[in-house]
Amino acid sequence: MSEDSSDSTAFSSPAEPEVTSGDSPDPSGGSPLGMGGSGDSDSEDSWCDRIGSSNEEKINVSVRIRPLNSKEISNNDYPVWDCTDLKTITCLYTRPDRNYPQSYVFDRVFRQENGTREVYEKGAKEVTLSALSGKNATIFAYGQTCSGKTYTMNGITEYAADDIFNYIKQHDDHVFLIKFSALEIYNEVATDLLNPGSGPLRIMDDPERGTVIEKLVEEIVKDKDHLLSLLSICEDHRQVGETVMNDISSRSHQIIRLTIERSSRVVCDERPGKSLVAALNFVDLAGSERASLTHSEGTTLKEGCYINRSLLSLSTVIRKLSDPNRPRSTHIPYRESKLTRILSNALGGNARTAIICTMSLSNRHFEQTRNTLFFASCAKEVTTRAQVNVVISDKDLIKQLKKEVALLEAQLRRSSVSSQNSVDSMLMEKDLQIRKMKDELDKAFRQRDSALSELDVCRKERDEFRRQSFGVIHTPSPTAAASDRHMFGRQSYDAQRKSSRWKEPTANELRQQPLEDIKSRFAEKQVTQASAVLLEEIYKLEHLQSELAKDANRALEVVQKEVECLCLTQTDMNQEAAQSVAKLQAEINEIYESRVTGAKGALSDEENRKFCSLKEDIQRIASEENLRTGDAETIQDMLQDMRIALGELAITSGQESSTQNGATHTNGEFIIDGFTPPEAQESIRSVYAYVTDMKERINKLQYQKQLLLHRVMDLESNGGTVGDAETMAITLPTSPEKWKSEFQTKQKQIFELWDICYVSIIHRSQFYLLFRGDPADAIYIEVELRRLTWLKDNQCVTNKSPVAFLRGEQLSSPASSLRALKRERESMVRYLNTRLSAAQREEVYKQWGIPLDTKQRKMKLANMIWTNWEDEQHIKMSAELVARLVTLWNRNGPVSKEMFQLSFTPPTNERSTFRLSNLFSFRAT
Ligand SMILES: Nc1ncnc2c1ncn2[C@@H]1O[C@H](COP(=O)(O)OP(=O)(O)OP(=O)(O)O)[C@@H](O)[C@H]1O
Repeated sequence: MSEDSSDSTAFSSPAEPEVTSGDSPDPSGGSPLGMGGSGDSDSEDSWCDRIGSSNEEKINVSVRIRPLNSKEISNNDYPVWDCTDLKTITCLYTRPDRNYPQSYVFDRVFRQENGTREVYEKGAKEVTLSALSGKNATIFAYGQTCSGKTYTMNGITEYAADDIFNYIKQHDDHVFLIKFSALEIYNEVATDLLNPGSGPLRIMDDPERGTVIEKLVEEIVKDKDHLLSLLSICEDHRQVGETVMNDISSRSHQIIRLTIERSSRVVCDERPGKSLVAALNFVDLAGSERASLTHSEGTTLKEGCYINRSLLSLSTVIRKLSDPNRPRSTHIPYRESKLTRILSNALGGNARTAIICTMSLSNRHFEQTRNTLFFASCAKEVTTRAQVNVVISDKDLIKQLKKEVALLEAQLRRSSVSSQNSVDSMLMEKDLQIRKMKDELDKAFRQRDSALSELDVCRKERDEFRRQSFGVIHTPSPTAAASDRHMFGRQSYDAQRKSSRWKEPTANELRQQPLEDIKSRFAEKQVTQASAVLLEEIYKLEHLQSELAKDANRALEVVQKEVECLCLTQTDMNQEAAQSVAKLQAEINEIYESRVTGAKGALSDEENRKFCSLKEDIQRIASEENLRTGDAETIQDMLQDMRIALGELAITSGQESSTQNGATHTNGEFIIDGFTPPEAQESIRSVYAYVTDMKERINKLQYQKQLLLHRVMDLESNGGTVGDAETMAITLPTSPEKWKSEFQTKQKQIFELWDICYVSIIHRSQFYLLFRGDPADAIYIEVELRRLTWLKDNQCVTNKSPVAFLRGEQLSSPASSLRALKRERESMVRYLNTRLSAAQREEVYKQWGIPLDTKQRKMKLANMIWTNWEDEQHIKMSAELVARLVTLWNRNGPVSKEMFQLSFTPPTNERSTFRLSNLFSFRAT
């Protein structure tokens, strides 16, 4: 006998495999050489597939009947059991015990005539050879003494050895390692049968390996003969004794263990270095015995007691395990005996188990046999779960770990290389971006510097120009000085620049600002060459305009001085008006009296109504408040109207009104009629003609300037190409027919835009009445259209011109424009009251379809003006009414075009002290 050099190898009950994985059922259903017939056909793939699989199954229990031996025959024993079929054994007693069944059914019942080979083949082979595919397997024999356990197990072990070595021979693609160990439990002491001198073996529990027998010798089995020799050694060492029932009675429980390791010669990439390992146990139990039958005493009795006690433990374990209703937590008393402790795995754990119960038919052993059958019945219900045990040897484990480490290192290298590459490429990309941004930034800086230097040059030129052109600041006349808004464009522009609202940034300040900010300052942003040229043109025009305005103002000053000397002051005018009122009142009364008492008889209703109306009006005008605070000019207007009406009444009465002696109201110069001394009239007329001419020229210049400014803005908004400027240029009509339709279209557009932009209704009326479609008006129409379009597009709903925007003036909001429009309508209400007689108002109400009994009809009328831009008739009525109310035209018709000022701001409601100043003042836009 050779001993394994390592005594650390333990005889263990492999409760758990050293390394296992998975628990799926074994698809083969059992041993590769099992009765299922699948064993020989297992391939490498199926072998690998079964790794880690498990199969829950009941213990295979069969019963082997021993024939009556010579003693039993001689004793006239008779059979009390009968094997009714291959699986059933029946008690032949007619009075069966109520506590025991009459028949027992097992996996297989072997008759007396069945040989051990058959018992092995049918009852143990499948389980036995499971060990070759990595599943623990246990075959043990249970029965009373002298029932044939040793006889059966010896045969089974040998047959198993045959099959195992045959299998190994057939599977030379695998390497098998078989280790042999054996122990016996005698009187509850475990002894190594290969090394019985080693003393009692210690049974230990290992959390990983299960029950371990310390220092148990394991012998590597070289071949079958070696195995048989080892078995022989164990037999020699086993405790036996002669009993009354058995000449060679086994007095101990013997456990022969073959540990089979299997590994593939073919390296499986997925599972390199893995092996299957299983323990195959052949257990020959000592037989239960009844002292009364065995007549044992002394040592034999003691042995019998130990045997019975350990078998009782085994029975208890089996009985508990077989209880189908037992809770999972039920305690299984494996530790009550060394036998159950060592066999714990085989009795309900990771193993396939086959029990062969041996029995005699003799009536003499009926009770013992019945107990055996009862035990067998319980064992039949016990379930085990065998797993394929996979282990990795230390060598293979190291090899595999090394391989994995190499793999991981390679991955790490690859990932670090790739990440380094990606970092490098990212850095390169970023570098590229930074370089690109730097270039762009440099370019932007260069552009900015170039623009700033251009701007500086422009500024210098402009300042030089300004110094040369406006070195002497125009001192406005007392009248003109009363209203700063009447200053000329350049002066106004300069004044605004000096104001706190708008401060021109210095070049240094501009350098501090972001480019976008600079760009947003339209007035200050870098302009294109074309824009610069156009702006220069504008400056020149402004200069010319300024010169002309100077001339006009000088003329104005002359006439003003003259008028100041000759004309009445406001107080005088009011006094004069009061006198006129009194005079007219007396005249009305006089005419009325003469009409009432005259030859023509009673007044008609119409005449009476007119007289009453005149009286009411004159009384209203004559009221102290009116004369004190009212506008003398308006009063004079009204008085003139009344004189006309009175004249008509006087004519009808045959009288001649004293008011009809002057032709002032028909000479078309209402402005110098009535209150202007005759000696001043001629001078005023000549000055007026001169000023009118000046204004006309200035207005033309203003329009040219407007056009240029629009072109500048178009250039800026369209990228500033000359081509754009040309495209945006205003083309004058080529033919009258073409212009007619063009005019109508553009006029409609202007009407709509006026409405959208809340443009002053006075401006609308002026424009409408002045520009009626003359081809020469094309420039005015175009400018108005562009101005309004610009306002709309820039959402600057304002009456201010784009020029104001260019100068950085605060633009009014739509809300403020709407408020201004509302104020204008309110002023129309006042004008309706003061500038139209009651009769004229009635006439207007009728014209506008407003019933005379309508409350607040003046306000209603004012609110109707210029509200329907699509209705030509409505537009015409609106314009004429506004013109009438604000005296946009004289007695002969609308004011001339030169009187129209394109200020685009509604006229103020303030009345100057002298009307001529209003007439001559004009503002540059
Ligand atoms: N099936 C059988 N056919 C013929 N002889 C048998 C059979 N079974 C057992 N015997 C014989 O019966 C005797 C007792 O057998 P064996 O020793 O195997 O019984 P045992 O159950 O092991 O007894 P013990 O428990 O006392 O060891 C032996 O002489 C044996 O040859």
